[in-house]
Amino acid sequence: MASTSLAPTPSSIHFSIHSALRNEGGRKPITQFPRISLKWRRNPSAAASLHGVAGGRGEEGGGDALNGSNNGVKAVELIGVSDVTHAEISSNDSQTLPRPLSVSDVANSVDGSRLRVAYQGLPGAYSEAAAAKAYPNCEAVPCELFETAFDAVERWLVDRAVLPIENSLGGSIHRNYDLLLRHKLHIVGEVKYAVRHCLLANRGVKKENLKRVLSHPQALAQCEHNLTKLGVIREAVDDTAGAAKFVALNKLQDTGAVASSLAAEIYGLDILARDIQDDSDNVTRFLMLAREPIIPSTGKPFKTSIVFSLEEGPGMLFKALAVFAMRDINLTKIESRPCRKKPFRVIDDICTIPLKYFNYLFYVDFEASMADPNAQNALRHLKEFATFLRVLGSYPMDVTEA
Ligand SMILES: O=C(O)C(=O)C[C@]1(C(=O)O)C=C[C@@H](O)C=C1
Repeated sequence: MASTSLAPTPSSIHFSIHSALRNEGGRKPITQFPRISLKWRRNPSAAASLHGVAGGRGEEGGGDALNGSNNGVKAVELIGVSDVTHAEISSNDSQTLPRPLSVSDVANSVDGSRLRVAYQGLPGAYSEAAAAKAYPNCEAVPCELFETAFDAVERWLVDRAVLPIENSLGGSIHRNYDLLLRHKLHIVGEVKYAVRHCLLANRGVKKENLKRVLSHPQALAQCEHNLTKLGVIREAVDDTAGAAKFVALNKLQDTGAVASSLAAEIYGLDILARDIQDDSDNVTRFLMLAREPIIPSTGKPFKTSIVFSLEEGPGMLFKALAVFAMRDINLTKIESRPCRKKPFRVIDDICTIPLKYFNYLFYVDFEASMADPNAQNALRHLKEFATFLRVLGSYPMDVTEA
């Protein structure tokens, strides 16, 4: 039996992962603002020079992605330089002064290079890989929570967020549905990522030694059958890579992690088994989020995501979905969530006691662009009887192989 120090309790896991990170001095996920904005600079000396100017950085951040090869560091270092007269500028200074944007800067930013993209989890998480797939050459910025990633975009600390919304085996990531509504970001794209889980453990540990396995709840759900066969206790943590790191840092001998092969490499764990998800075809769909919507077009396959609520009554949802069916618009997803702001509606009936109905929000994805008059008419029609309607984004469909 492992001693207590080798087998921390689940409640200590979250704290331990992050305090361990702090001690280690590695790339730390975003936790709170503005402290975090200084931590993900690639150039350590430039990062050090930024201490104390994080607030200003937040306001300046929007232009940074386009402002040279240092991922925005230059722009902040130069706060106050405008007071210097021309006579004081030496030839050395001219190398540090901001240079005008070139055509290639702007062109590169379009394909995603140098964008800072927030994801939830630690390096080695699937979300990091999805961010890289969505925005090749981006700087992926780890965040502790989904909410932190939303905040980071809203406060201009990063340019985009890439967050999971549903998985082919585990289903919807409800938290992100709720956050989409609570925040004002726009869906600007989607990316599908094939998730291949591995069973990881410290060197020398065998499958038979494992008494418990840590991972993200979605990952545990995706490996349900295989973990049951293994006969281990499952414990949920914030992300798969965090689970791997925790097992490694605590040198656990009776605990494994379900995570990616990249996480094994990063945290120095052995791979005891590959492809332990219950179906080899295990795909997670991620949303790409930005402060501004993209201008929808009709030239390529587009998807639109909306959220609405309806009056209580027979056939209301049928009526809502019919606005799409009658225009031959294909629905790809429907999800209902509790309406947290107003969870109930009370209907007074003179014959009986008042009835308390649950209030729902319906999230629907359909295959059409908002530039298409057919889709515009469908939403105009829906608005006639919906009590609330918001377009979350109209964006190109990911038609690539996951
Ligand atoms: O923990 C991770 O590695 C994540 O990226 C999170 C997450 C999720 O939230 O669904 C992403 C993809 C997989 O479906 C499993 C976990």
